[in-house]
Amino acid sequence: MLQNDITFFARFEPDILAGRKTITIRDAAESHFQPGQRLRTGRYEDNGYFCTLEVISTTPVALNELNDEHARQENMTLAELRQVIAEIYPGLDEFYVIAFKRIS
Ligand SMILES: CC(=O)Nc1ccn([C@H]2C[C@H](O)[C@@H](CO)O2)c(=O)n1
Repeated sequence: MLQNDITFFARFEPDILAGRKTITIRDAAESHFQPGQRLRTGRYEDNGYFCTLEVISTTPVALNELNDEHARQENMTLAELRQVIAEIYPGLDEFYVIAFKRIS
């Protein structure tokens, strides 16, 4: 079976498929994605493939630089986004914004 290149928690799948979520904010371990790269994208929970994303950009961002535009692109409020990041990456301050578009 083909491996996925990136995974998302299953609860975000509908927003990605609908184009409501166009970025993800990840730590250094997932900072290697390059513009133009096509990513097989799956669910974290079962690794099931659900779409292919094309990377638009990968940009460093500090936790205290997150703003309403990031939240809009995540289809969340800024408070929700900060809460999600605190739960996934407790204590971390340096992140990467991976902007993407769904191509299939
Ligand atoms: C394994 C792992 O870290 N998986 C992740 C990490 C982040 N996300 C989503 C959650 C938010 O929408 C942004 C912010 O990090 O990215 C995810 O779905 N799965």
